[in-house]
Amino acid sequence: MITDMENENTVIRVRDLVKKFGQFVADDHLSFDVYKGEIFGFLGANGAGKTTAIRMLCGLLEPTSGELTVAGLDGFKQREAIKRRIGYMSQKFSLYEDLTVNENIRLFAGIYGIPTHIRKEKTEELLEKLELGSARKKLVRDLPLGWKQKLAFSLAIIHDPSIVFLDEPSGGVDPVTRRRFWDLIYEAAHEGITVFVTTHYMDEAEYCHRVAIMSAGKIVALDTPKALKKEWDATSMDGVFLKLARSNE
Ligand SMILES: Nc1ncnc2c1ncn2[C@@H]1O[C@H](COP(=O)(O)OP(=O)(O)OP(=O)(O)O)[C@@H](O)[C@H]1O
Repeated sequence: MITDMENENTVIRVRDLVKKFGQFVADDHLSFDVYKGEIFGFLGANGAGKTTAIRMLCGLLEPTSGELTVAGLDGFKQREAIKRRIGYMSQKFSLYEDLTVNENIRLFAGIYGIPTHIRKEKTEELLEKLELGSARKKLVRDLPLGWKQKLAFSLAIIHDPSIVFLDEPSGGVDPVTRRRFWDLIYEAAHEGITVFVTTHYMDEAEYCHRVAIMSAGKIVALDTPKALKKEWDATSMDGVFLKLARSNE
């Protein structure tokens, strides 16, 4: 019999994952799989438990109980190895505002252990791809938000990780800028990088291959946006979210 563990396309495997802070249960028996090259969205209102979950998946936070495998590594015992294997971008973009674009690229290439002899080539490649060549000497703090976002994402995957985790990556940017940012996400997924993204934005939810919707620490729905819309008789993910919220009141 083929088990989930033997499915070589499973890059994240979560079973009955729990995180408690004292007596408070932030994540309550989460179970799901994420597959190679998939864009998997985690949706939910403030405080639903998304950030806590993503921090466990990244090896940043030790789970209380359950099972967790990320890129073939154990989420309890191999957290340091997980951190090295993945890419991570948070709401705050993780860029150094007082350094130039070039300096940020060099810094991240160093942190992620890109060999010195290919750093220059990688830097040029990245500047060209992002059309940031003319801004290479600009301080990051002087860049428009959308550019910072694209740069932060590209730096989160500069070491070619198998998975990249994005924690509310488009906070504060408008829908058109978000759409452009998502072109980069699609490109990464197309190249085989698995993308795990948390978001409040329903337009972003529509862009995911599958989404899990969280409420009060639990996953209350998990499917493709298309299937969820059909199930909840809604024309948008906004509609699904509202109907789900009402049904859980
Ligand atoms: N270190 C902590 N100690 C105690 N409680 C915590 C801790 N971290 C998170 N929580 C609580 O766990 C719950 C889930 O928080 P979490 O940040 O995971 O939610 P979220 O869905 O990411 O929300 P947001 O979108 O606001 O970040 C919240 O009630 C929060 O107050």
